[in-house]
Amino acid sequence: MQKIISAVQTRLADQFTIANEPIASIDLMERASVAFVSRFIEEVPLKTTMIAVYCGVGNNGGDGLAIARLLAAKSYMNVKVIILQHSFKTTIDFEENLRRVQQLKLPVHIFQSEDVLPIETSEVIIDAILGSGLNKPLEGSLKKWVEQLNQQKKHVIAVDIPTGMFADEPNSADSVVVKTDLVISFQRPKLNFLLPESASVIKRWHVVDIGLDEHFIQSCESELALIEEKDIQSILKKRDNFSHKGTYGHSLIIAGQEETMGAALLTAEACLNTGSGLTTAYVPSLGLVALNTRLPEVMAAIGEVDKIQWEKYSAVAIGPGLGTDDHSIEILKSTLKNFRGPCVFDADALNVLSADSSLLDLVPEQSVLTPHVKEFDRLFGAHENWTQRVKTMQKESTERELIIVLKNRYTLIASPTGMIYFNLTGTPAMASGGMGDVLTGIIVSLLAQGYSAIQAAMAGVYLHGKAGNELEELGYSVIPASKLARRINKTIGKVRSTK
Ligand SMILES: NC(=O)C1=CN([C@@H]2O[C@H](COP(=O)(O)OP(=O)(O)OC[C@H]3O[C@@H](n4cnc5c(N)ncnc54)[C@H](O)[C@@H]3O)[C@@H](O)[C@H]2O)[C@H](O)CC1
Ligand SMILES: [K+]
Repeated sequence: MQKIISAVQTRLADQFTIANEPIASIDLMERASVAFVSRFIEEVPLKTTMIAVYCGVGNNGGDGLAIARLLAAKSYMNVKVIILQHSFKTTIDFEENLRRVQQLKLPVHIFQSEDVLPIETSEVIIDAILGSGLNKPLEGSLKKWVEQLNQQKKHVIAVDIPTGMFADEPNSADSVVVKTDLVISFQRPKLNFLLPESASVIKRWHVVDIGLDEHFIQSCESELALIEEKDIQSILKKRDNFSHKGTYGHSLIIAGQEETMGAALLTAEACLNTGSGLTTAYVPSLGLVALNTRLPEVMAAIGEVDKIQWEKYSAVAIGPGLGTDDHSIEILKSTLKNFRGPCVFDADALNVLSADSSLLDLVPEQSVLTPHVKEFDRLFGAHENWTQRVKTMQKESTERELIIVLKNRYTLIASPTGMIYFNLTGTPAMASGGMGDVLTGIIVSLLAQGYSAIQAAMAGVYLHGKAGNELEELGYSVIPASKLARRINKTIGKVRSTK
């Protein structure tokens, strides 16, 4: 688990590293710049590329100057430096790197406030104007310069963070930020990279290790963390030699209607392939043929709700394609009343819960809720931005003792402990119908196998995304959910075997 830290904590980690490694501040800047350049070279391998490094006068600008010098040393032939003198308060390391650049005789152009920038002729712009030191939205000449850069539609690569973007506070929709193709960021992704509002200014981001003290970072107080593969490896158990189907639980999937039987099939297929010992699907009788034909391993439960033998099941998933009619409400109420084991609430189950908050209050502690953003807002009210949603998740999850999985490009998982975990696996190629049903199937399967609710949510989300990454690598530009439901089996095997 990697802690996500704030801009303030990053500065402290910076100071701690300088004092305790020990390393001179200018050498830490050099190390950061070397790390940036090694990733930059992969992005822009052609040494004849015309590159303009736009620098501010703080340490982000200092990085920019060091990067310009390092690129020249790597035989990039057309590197020039533009300094935007937005202030006369320069940092010591900026000054030192300016001196080093001037010794090299790289072209350096300095612009003062009120100066008009000429049209940029370089193909690539490195944005080192402002970094994590941003203390207010851009205004005045800085704002004007950045607007002008944005109009030129160049290939823009930012150092650490796009100029004008706050790392961890909400950025107002009308603030001006450098629009980037890639951000090469130091040590940790910033919180805002992980929230969807960043999409308008960041196409891709990549983190490079600059050797800040990891022990210090991990000891920072933060309720935000990134899930790593090793966390999932430590959760996943081996299947024992003398184990049998009874060892791995019995999942019940309550899903599907006449027109949405596919949702039930996808959930059941994913559940089966994630290793539930037995899987039963409670579906409408008209779905029987489809179920038996497609998934012979899955059993069916049909008929009256009050005939369900709840005690047979180790875990229940309810909601995919279920509808919100009276019958669905009845099944949901019956589940809340009768089932005592772990439960996943998804899709229409969440819609029914949103419509009746007294039902939401009955959801047992340690249940897993898997809303997408619209379902989340229906459940917990409208939100103006994702920062607010993160706060709401934290509050609802701790107060209700629930695990809330807010599905997104970087899915967030709120634990009743107050922690929010971000998952980085997955790909936009997974943005297709039925993907959520598959996730529900994976999570219920893990619950049935005896994993705790938070373990099942974290492992489920991670493995779901990882299966998507693997399929994308195999050439799928869009991934059908059924493909992923079958792939998950292999993904689990691989993650477990690299223990
Ligand atoms: N974190 C690390 O370990 C390392 C970080 N490096 C780089 O340093 C920057 C942060 O540098 P800092 O000097 O603190 O701030 P900036 O360069 O981002 O900003 C400079 C300066 O500008 C002023 N300012 C802030 N906001 C505005 C504004 N809206 N308008 C005008 N002026 C503004 C303010 O005074 C700032 O102090 C980090 O991102 C990394 O790139 C190191 O090089 C390596 C170690
Ligand atoms: K920057």
